[in-house]
Amino acid sequence: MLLNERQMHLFEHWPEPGVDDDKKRGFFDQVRRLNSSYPGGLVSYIQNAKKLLADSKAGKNPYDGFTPSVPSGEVLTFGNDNFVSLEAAGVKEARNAAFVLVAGGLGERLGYKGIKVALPRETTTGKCFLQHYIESILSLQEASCKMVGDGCHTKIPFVIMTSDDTNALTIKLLESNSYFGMEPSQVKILKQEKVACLADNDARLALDPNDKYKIQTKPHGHGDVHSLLYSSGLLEQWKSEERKWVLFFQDTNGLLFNAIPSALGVSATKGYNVNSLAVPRKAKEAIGGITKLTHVDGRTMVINVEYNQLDPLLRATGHPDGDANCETGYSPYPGNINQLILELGPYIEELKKTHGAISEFVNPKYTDSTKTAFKSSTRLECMMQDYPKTLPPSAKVGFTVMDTWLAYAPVKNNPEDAAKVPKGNPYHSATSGEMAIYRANSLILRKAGAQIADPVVDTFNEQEVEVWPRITWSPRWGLTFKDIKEKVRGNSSISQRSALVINGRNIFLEGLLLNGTLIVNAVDEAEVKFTGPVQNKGWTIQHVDYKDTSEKEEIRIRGFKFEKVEQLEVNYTEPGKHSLSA
Ligand SMILES: O=c1ccn([C@@H]2O[C@H](COP(=O)(O)OP(=O)(O)O[C@H]3O[C@H](CO)[C@H](O)[C@H](O)[C@H]3O)[C@@H](O)[C@H]2O)c(=O)[nH]1
Repeated sequence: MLLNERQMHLFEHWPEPGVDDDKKRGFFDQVRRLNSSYPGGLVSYIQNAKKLLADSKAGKNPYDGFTPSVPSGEVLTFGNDNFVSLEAAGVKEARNAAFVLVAGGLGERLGYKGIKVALPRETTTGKCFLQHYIESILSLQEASCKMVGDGCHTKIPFVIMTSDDTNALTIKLLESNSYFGMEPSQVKILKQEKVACLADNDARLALDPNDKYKIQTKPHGHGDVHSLLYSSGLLEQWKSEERKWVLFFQDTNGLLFNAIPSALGVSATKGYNVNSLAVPRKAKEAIGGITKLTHVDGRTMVINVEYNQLDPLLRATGHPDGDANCETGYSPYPGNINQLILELGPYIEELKKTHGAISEFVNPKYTDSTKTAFKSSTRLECMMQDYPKTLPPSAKVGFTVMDTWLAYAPVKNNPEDAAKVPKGNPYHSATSGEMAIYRANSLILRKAGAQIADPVVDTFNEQEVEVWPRITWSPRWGLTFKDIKEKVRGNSSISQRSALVINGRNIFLEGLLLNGTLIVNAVDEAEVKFTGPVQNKGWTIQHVDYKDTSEKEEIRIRGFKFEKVEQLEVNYTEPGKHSLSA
């Protein structure tokens, strides 16, 4: 097969039989793996590569014949009646959902040496992203089941896509923390394989520079999730369990679950086959733009145009300023945050046709303008949000826009690069990712009627951010706005220098006046009321320089740590009614 595909160079340097036979066998083992993990096998891979490399050399625009325009979608306002009723609809549907986290990426831009899902989402509690995601799914499971009564024992499946770069550490994180309370059988790990690298425009496979019996490989992208789900058999199993929705999400968005209930509510009430979550997008921000594309032949689709392609597409279609903000101060194209909600039935039908193959692209870096040689080997890549590209025009493809403060704060950039982000654009750093949690929680409590002090502006790792009171809660305390509103009563207030950790279900703020640090832990059956002042020296914020290697990497990349001077920590381990008042 390789010889038919003109890959004889792979064997040219092979010595006679009897020499290096084990290594030669190892070579074929790898070929077998590469062949079986790509839809259509290596022959398809090589042929697809030849075509895409030829298009790239010819400078062919992948959007040739398409004109972009701004699509219309659902725009939600946090906390209004519509939002609250969509959240209720979403929680009800959640028991019919399955969650899929794509976590195979190395996070090269962040440069963190561990896996990103093990990073603290915030350092007030130190809980990592994976713990927060699992606790959020478990809370949804419980709340959703409650809505249908006693007969419901559903366990929401949770799939994590890993890669060789993240697999072992992800499993270790889960196992050493008892799956953060989830039943191990609820979690499925699907590991994506890398794909063969391409050495030239003829799609000759590249050999590993360190091992001539190995084909060099690189990641194929998050789009692999669709073929992996298809071949795993999980989709059919979910269908037989009468599940209806598959929700995809990424490794480091600590705000995501603020948006899940209402977005799922939109999918359910609008009957969307595909629903992408979006936020207002700043021009040139590194998130794709959701765009309506109309072809000269009349076809239209609503699709993510990736951030590096939006500017050239706009310039080529009569927008000389390219990717620019409009009078609102934002790009007119909503920003894709890659949280996708797919309706399971139509998803399975589509994958039966495609076997999960997703439209691919190639991005070679040429040595010069003749485009005959590459600076380094390249490979085909694919993105999970390109799934709708193959759908028929009858498919119901929509999107839901929410405020950035509520729904999106990823951790992607290292401190040095974050500091260079143009002023007014989001940093997408560990610093901004954590501060965004406090900001969102403060704004949510304000909307629920509490008085939350204004933020102060401070600079960490050369990034200017708003520092709000450090308020966090476990998902079982506040899954939806309605839950939170019911637990914030009376005239509660929280000062700027305060930190509040709520870890329990039935904790009520009824005129709490917090000026310091308060940590509350309570079992579900304990009902705890807080009234009156809580005052102590609290936790102060210390600046940390990212180059200071005496600090842990998790701390250095955010540029601050807490000095825990004084706090009030209360634990309620017994059922019953309790109150704490000064
Ligand atoms: O081979 C891969 C590559 C990435 N990932 C995972 O895919 C997710 C996204 O990866 P990146 O954070 O590197 O993605 P980008 O920032 O390049 O962009 C993506 O996320 C943005 C929002 O965060 C926009 O939505 C954009 O359109 C979308 O392509 C991560 O969870 C990552 O772990 C994999 O699982 N396998």
